[in-house]
Amino acid sequence: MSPVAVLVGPPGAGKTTVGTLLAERLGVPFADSDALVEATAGRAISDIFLTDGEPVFRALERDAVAGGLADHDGVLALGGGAVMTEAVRDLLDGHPVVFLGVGLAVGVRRVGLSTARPLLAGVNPRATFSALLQERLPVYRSVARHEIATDNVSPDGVVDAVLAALRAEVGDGAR
Ligand SMILES: Nc1ncnc2c1ncn2[C@@H]1O[C@H](COP(=O)(O)OP(=O)(O)OP(=O)(O)O)[C@@H](O)[C@H]1O
Ligand SMILES: O=C(O)C1=C[C@@H](O)[C@@H](O)[C@H](O)C1
Ligand SMILES: [Mg+2]
Repeated sequence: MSPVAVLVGPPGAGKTTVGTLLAERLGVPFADSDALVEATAGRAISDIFLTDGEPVFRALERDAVAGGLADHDGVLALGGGAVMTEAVRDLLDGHPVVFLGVGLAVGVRRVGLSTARPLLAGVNPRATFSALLQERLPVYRSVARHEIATDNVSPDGVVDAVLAALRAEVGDGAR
């Protein structure tokens, strides 16, 4: 048992939106490490950040990713910062990881000023998002087999691109 696709990328890349559609198209279940953490902790992520701090959240996230990779047979979306944990990067080795990319302008527009994303809830979300992209882009690329740009592409269009990438991979493996 292991996921047919693991989606990584920054907040607003569409991991949850695209992951849900992709799972529907493939007829498999969808899971999201953010939702797994919230279900296990019985609390919202914003509350965990506020009350316990980011390191506690990252440890819960690592455990959720480990569980998802071991038990989940469908599409698994990771929280935007999960790949910054070394243990998560190690766990991803050998899995079909797809990086959904988004540029600064579109990313900021998509996430808006939602307080549901504690890392972006500061005074200057644009600067925070920019720094986050700069730090994380090489990390997303290092764990992913495929990179799909999502700016100006509909969620269904992104699903098409992910499926094409995964199918090309299967074809490559068969040669
Ligand atoms: N390809 C797309 N085109 C237009 N809007 C999109 C696209 N993908 C996602 N969105 C919109 O952007 C917002 C963020 O999407 P979503 O929650 O799926 O991102 P995420 O990658 O899961 O973010 P997070 O890391 O915070 O969980 C949602 O309002 C969603 O409808
Ligand atoms: O980019 C991040 O570090 C985060 C993204 C969200 O998916 C959540 O996992 C949390 O808000 C942290
Ligand atoms: Mg999400």
